Amino acid sequence: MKLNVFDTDTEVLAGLALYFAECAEAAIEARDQFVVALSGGSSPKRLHELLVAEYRDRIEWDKVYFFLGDERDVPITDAQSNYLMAKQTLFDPLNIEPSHVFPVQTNLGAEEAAKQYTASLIDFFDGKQACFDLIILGLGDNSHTASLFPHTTVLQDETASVQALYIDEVKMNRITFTAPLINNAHHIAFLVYGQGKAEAVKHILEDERNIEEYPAQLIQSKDVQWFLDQPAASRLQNK
Ligand SMILES: O=C(O)[C@H](O)[C@@H](O)[C@H](O)[C@H](O)COP(=O)(O)O
Repeated sequence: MKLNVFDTDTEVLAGLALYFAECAEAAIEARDQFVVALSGGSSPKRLHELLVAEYRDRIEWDKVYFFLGDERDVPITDAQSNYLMAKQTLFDPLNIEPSHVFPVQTNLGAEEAAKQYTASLIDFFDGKQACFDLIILGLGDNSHTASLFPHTTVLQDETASVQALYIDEVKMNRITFTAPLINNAHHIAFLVYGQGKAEAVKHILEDERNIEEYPAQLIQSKDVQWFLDQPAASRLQNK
């Protein structure tokens, strides 16, 4: 695990955009493709906008394939849709080929959508376990990541798959990658900025292991990078 702490959120976003480009270049060099799972929520919007503004000509976007690490059980035209946010801020501005984008088919209903997404991963990775080149994650102030919320059954799921579950905290169904699926990635990058996340960051990085309370502690892999601004890192003893 590597901490990248920057003075400001603008610098965090620039740091992660560069890391995204480096991961993309390495994957394309090695496998002629870059397979990334994007995070939902609001933080990634500015990252997407920066990639469009600064990396349009540096990354071979026609070799990039996009999945979503989690999705809300809403139509893909709904303002809460993670896919819609990525479409508006990244896919459309970069004219990404629709066949390179894999939205969660929430029109099928949450359970069926999760099954279908799991099947599309198996198909995309030729029957082998899904191994993303990069998975970008956010962190909720309650220490959730993707849609791995505190005290939910999906936290105990040891399958590398996509699951659907009702999340009482947000009063909606969510479709989410499980921790084992996330942890199988080559690279994982948390994008966390703002004072409001400081407590959660400390819980995840420095408190005793308690995955029911702090689900993002489940994310352990060969390369987990945290991109933080000073406010989000302000409760850490070791940074
Ligand atoms: O669907 C979602 O909401 C996300 O995947 C979720 O895990 C998000 O990353 C965190 O809740 C942080 O959200 P913000 O970036 O909006 O703070």
